Amino acid sequence: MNYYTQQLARLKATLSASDQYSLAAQLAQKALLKEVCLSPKPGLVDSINSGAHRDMNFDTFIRSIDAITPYLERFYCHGLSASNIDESVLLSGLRQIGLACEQAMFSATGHVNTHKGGIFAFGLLLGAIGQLESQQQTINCHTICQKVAGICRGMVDKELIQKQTVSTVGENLFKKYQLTGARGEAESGYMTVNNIALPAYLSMRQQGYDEETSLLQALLYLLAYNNDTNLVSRGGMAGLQFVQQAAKALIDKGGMCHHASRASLADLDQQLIARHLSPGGSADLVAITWFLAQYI
Ligand SMILES: CC(C)(COP(=O)(O)OP(=O)(O)OC[C@H]1O[C@@H](n2cnc3c(N)ncnc32)[C@H](O[C@H]2O[C@H](COP(=O)(O)OP(=O)(O)OP(=O)(O)O)[C@@H](O)[C@H]2O)[C@@H]1O)[C@@H](O)C(=O)NCCC(=O)NCCS
Ligand SMILES: Nc1ncnc2[nH]cnc12
Repeated sequence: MNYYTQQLARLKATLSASDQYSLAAQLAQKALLKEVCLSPKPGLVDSINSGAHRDMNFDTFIRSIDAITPYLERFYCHGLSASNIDESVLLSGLRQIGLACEQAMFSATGHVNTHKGGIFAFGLLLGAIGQLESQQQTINCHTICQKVAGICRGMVDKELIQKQTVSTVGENLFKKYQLTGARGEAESGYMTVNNIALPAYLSMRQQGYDEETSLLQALLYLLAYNNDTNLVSRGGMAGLQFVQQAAKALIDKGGMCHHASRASLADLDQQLIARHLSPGGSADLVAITWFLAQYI
């Protein structure tokens, strides 16, 4: 067992024993783990380096996932208890759990934002699965995303378009560039994942590529097409355009099917680090891609 595998096994052993959790919560924890372990990810924390981050590393993410895991089960159970609750009311209950989860994350990471967007996304996905189960509905990728869209219906209008004050990165970027970020993606029912990342991942799997290469292909497509507010908050629209154009150029050369693909990703990693660019939103969507692939 090489050092990296030993390191991962040691860190995984510190994670909360997840055997008492629902399958959905265990899959969500696994999705977060698979995302941070996926390497090489341009600009992002992975098993090789910390990308464009000076305030967090691989261990920070493992500690964050360990802190978040109990709340994944709470999101699911909240949905399970909400069979007769309107979807809009479900959101406020999930948000209360989400805010507590954010605090647990910040306590575990020394107040570094590792998974704020990931907590938002998996809070919605797990709450959706719980409510579908309580209503004895079919549970698959389509019904989960449809339920999330229902829970978030009107969120962009209420929390971005109608909002007069600006208190977060996302709200500021909406005012400046009309980017809807994590809220828009959720209210769309994870359209970028369903229309771009998941097809890219599944196509690679169907061609016989391994899971890691297929997830890197999904990441490449997300870098090319996702309007990641993290990139804009760090490098403006020029930063987002730089990453999207670079990713599209790699896709045009065959993406992860090209024999030099990993070397090209490592080179792009160095370019993003030099520019202090980190596509954190796309990292979250990779985790969501793997998670939803379990429900195809
Ligand atoms: C609803 C919120 C997500 C609102 O947060 P905000 O108003 O800030 O909205 P966004 O900017 O739109 O998104 C926040 C995070 O979502 C991720 N994200 C960004 N773009 C997208 C996208 N197009 N699709 C999906 N997800 C997206 C991203 O999160 C990841 O990156 C963060 C780490 O990167 P980093 O650069 O380090 O971030 P910072 O520390 O902020 O920058 P530096 O200081 O280091 O330079 C990490 O969060 C990843 O998850 C965006 O950051 C939500 O926050 C909210 O309102 N919460 C309240 C309670 C709640 O709803 N909880 C959940 C229960 S349902
Ligand atoms: N691996 C990662 N590196 C940096 N930001 C992230 N946000 C979510 N996953 C991330």
